[in-house]
Amino acid sequence: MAKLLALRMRGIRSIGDEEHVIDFLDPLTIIQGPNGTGKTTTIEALNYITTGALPTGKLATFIHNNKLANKNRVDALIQMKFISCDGREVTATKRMASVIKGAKSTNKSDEYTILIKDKFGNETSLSSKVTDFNKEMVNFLGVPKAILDNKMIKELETEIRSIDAELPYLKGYIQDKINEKQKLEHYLDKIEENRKKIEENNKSSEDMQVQLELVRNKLADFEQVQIKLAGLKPQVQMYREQKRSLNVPDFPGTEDDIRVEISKLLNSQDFNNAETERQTIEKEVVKVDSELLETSKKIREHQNDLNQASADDIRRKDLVKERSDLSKQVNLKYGIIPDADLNTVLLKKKSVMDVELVDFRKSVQKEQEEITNVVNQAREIIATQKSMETMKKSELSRLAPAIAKLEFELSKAETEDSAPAISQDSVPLEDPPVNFPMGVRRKEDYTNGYADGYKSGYITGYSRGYADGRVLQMTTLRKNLEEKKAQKASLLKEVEEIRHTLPQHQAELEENEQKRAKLNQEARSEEQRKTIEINELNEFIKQLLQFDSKLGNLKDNFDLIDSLKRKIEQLNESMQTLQNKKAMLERRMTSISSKQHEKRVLEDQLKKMEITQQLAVLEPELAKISAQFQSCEDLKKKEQSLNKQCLDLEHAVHRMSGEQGELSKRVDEIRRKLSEARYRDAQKAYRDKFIEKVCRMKSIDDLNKYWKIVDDMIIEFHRTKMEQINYILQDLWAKVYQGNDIETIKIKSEAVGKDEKKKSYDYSVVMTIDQVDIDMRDRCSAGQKVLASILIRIALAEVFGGHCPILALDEPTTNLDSEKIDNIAITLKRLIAHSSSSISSFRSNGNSSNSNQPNRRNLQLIVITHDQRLVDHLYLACRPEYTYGLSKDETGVSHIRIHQRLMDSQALYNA
Ligand SMILES: Nc1ncnc2c1ncn2[C@@H]1O[C@H](COP(=O)(O)OP(=O)(O)OP(=O)(O)O)[C@@H](O)[C@H]1O
Repeated sequence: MAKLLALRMRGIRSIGDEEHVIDFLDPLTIIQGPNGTGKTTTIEALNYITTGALPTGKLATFIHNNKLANKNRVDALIQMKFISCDGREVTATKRMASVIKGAKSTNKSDEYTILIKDKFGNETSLSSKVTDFNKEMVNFLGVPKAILDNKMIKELETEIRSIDAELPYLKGYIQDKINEKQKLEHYLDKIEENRKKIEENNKSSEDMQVQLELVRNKLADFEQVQIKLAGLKPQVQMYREQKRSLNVPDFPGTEDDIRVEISKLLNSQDFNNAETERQTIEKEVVKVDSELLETSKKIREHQNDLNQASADDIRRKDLVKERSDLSKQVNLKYGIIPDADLNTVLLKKKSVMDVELVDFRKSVQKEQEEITNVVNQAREIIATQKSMETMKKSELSRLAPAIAKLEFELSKAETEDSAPAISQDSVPLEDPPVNFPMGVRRKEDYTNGYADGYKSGYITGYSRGYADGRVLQMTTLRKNLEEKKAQKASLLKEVEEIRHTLPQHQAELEENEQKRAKLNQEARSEEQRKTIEINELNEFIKQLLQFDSKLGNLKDNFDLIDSLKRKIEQLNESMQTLQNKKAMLERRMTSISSKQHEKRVLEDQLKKMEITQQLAVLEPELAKISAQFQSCEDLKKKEQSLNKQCLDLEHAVHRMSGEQGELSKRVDEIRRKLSEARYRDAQKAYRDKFIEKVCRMKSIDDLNKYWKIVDDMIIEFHRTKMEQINYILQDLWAKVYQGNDIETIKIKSEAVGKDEKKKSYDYSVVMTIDQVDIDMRDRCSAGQKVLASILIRIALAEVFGGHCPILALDEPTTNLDSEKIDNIAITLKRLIAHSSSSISSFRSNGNSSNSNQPNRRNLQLIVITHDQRLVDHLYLACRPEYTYGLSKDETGVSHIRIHQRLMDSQALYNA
């Protein structure tokens, strides 16, 4: 059984440098103290060292405040010594520190340690660096671990998931490997196939080369045939065309007959005479033709000249008409008599107009200058008057305050009748007193009047002098005022005059400016008009001169036209004569040409006969050679085809060789890929993983079965424990609660959530009234609530304490009335008294055969309270060797003292 021995604390909450050491008593330790002295701190320290749970606010607020300690570093310590559930002495130590550096504060925990001493005094230590401190503490205290989670199954499921994620990859590798192998086989087949094809192609290529050689040899023999054919073909063609062009019937005789006929004809007299005449006529015709040509050429030339002359004449007439129209227009415009020399008249008129324009400009300039002078003078006058007015006004504005000031001084002087009191000592002789009236302060007044009186050094003298001075001063002021007023009147008059005359001058100025503007406008438009007229006249003169120059170039050519027309007529007549002559000669030629025709026909027939004979020889030869040439053509075609086939085979071989290279590369690549570990070992890896997965799944099945059993056991365990708790609760309530309203209380549990693997329960505390269970929440008093919670804690500790029968109660009597405090005290007393025996013995109707009864235990109780009544009860009941008393000093630091007597602890509250 675990048992607490001591707790040592420093630097926690209100505990400062002075260590709090609590040596726990068995069975009861009482820690007593008023509010805020550190009672809960003790419970929190116990909780932290045993479970690692920190109160809200974390480490920062748990460690004693640096400001309160007035230190930049506060070191905190919690150390608990206890007997572990297996009987060893264990000392657990946790050290923390709060450090302030500048404005920054840091809190840190040092390494936690556990020192274990076995019954032989051998010591071993554990550090939080190598072990889970909290887990170890729970083990040492023997508190059973409440929850068996399904972490293992989860881990297995996670592993299966990761295997499941891996398997497709491995499968992929296997599939890849199969595919790659298939590809490899395919490429190897292809390489073999190509190799065979290349061999076949090479063989075919060699055969074809042999055939090609044969064909080429034959073609070399045919070259002569080709040359012959090339010569014969055009010759035969030529003969055929000649024969076709000889459009004469075949001669009905032999070649010699035709020759005899021709010779007969050539030797006849008629043929010779006709021939001579024909030659003469031919010469005549040539001559006439040349004359005709010459004449027609001349006609064309004359006709061209005539056309040009006619066009010039038309142009000249048009110009004459245009000039005459222009002259009429000009005559009409300027009133010139029709027969006058227009150019001369216009030039004269132009020079007159030029002079007029110059004169006009001069006169306008003069007028402008005159009126500009008038305007400028008017402006000067106005400017002078305006500046005069401004000057006068400023003089007037200066006069106004001077007059006002004089008027003020005068009225002031008139109202002052006696001299101001003055002591001789206080007034300097040289200067007039500053507080004297204005007039007297002037230098001349001072010397002339007032100074005489004053200088006498007597007050009477001063008064007389002052009176004289005042008279003089007032006279001077009046005179000055009159002068200023007269000056003002004169200035006002002058300003008025200026105001009167200024508008007249301005009106005159405006009138003259308008006149000047009008004059400028008129002069501009007049000058424009004159300029336009002169320009117009210039234009006329220019046009007339242009007409004259054009007409000067186009002379009257009537005679030329007439003579050309006559020449053309004569030449036409000569043409006609020549054509008649030529017609006559042609008619004569026709009459003598029959003999010639006869001779020509005979000659053509002879020629046709000769050509026919030639063709009779050549055409069969051509046919023969052509036939030979045809077979040569076939050979050429064959050569071409063989050449092409050879080339195709060569290309195919090249292409396949290239393909072979590419295929070899792919084969190498696939072999390299297949030699990679992931492909090489893919099947094995897949098999291993698959086996792993199956094993894991089997494990999950087993674990699920195990889980089910454990879960059922937990449910059973839970049910049993709840029954035990409720049994104890019922018993405790009956003993402690004195009222007769609530019969008993119990904890009700209900399973929530549908997840079988995450079973959880909702708990509620119910009270039984008239055999009916009612939820206690919000239906009971604060006292009933506190009582119920203490009893529940006792029951829970009783049932779940396991090998750790230690119960610490913090303020168990809060909100309880004195009667209930007494009852709680009695209950705790009984609990302690019977802790060494079976708990059933302190139940009123204990039934030792009940399966719900918990086991025997040695309860160690720690009661932390401020309640003196409870302390009194417990002290008297258990008579502990000592109690602990907590107090707090004026600096807010807690202190702990041991009290041997009850009175000492009572003194805590009187201090
Ligand atoms: N980090 C800290 N540093 C210094 N003092 C602190 C710190 N945290 C809390 N305290 C003070 O410690 C005192 C003890 O608090 P604790 O809760 O332990 O008192 P208590 O005796 O349980 O009071 P009560 O009976 O009122 O519950 C309080 O006065 C509180 O102000």
